[in-house]
Amino acid sequence: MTIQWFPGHMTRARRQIEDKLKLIDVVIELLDARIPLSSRNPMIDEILQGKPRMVLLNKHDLADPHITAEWVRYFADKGLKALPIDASTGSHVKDILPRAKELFADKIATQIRKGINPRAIRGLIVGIPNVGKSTLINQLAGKKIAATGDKPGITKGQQWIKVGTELDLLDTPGILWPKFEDQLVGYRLAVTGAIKEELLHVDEIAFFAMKYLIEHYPDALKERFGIDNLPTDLENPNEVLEVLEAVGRKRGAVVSGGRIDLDKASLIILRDLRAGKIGRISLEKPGQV
Ligand SMILES: Nc1nc2c(ncn2[C@@H]2O[C@H](COP(=O)(O)OP(=O)(O)OP(=O)(O)O)[C@@H](O)[C@H]2O)c(=O)[nH]1
Repeated sequence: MTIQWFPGHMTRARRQIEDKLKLIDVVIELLDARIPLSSRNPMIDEILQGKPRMVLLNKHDLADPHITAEWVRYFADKGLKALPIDASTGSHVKDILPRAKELFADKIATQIRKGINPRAIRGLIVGIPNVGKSTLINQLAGKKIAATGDKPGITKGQQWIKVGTELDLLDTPGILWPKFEDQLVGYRLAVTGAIKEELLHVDEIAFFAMKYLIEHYPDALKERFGIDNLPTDLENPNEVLEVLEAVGRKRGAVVSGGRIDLDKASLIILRDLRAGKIGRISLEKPGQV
């Protein structure tokens, strides 16, 4: 469920994450591969206070693979290794454990040298609503899901999920809030479905998406909706609107008198986009933001 964030929510969410941080070794930061920056909490560095972390670019199956590769390089330049994953099918999810072990390689080696059996690494998944946290937890837990129960000294009620013998995950993720203030970020979040449609009107979101598709993915757009010609003057809103209407016409979003039901046409385009039916689409590139 998407929540509308108010300062009170943010403070509570932050406090909850800070409480959980005390229990864990590594933060697994989940971002949406289609909008890695817009789906990132703007205060994340401050909140994590230097805790080791890894970045996962989820919904990789829906994102443009070339652009995701650019994002991986972008994060690498910032000293963060980002792994593209698809939590819904489990693709590349197996790379998470080796990455966690890599982060603790020195510590583990020291423990082994001292004859201590290294304990499982404790991880916490964090991310904004709808980014795929629960899906990833379920995927990691797999069939062999086993909560290890409350451990001494650990906050009551927190359950651990065993991912093999080497990783324990907190069963409830840390919920972060996205940054709404920037209008462009708001639109990108709305297009991916991370924020409620009521916050922005559906035809505004679809208009934004359509303009972006015409500019960046014209061939995929033409093919999906059987459109022959796309406008060249994107600064003219009427031209963009005409494409939206053409989609509505093709898909039967017509009301009496042959008028196009714009809301219906908007929902069609957004549903197709979110389901990956137009193709693998990324909505932001490192150079653009
Ligand atoms: N295509 C695709 N869909 C995904 C992927 N991961 C999650 N989803 C879908 O994204 C939606 C949200 O996933 P959740 O796991 O509920 O997200 P969440 O972050 O736990 O959401 P909140 O409970 O709102 O915080 C669901 O419809 C999932 O099926 C993925 O890798 N690819």
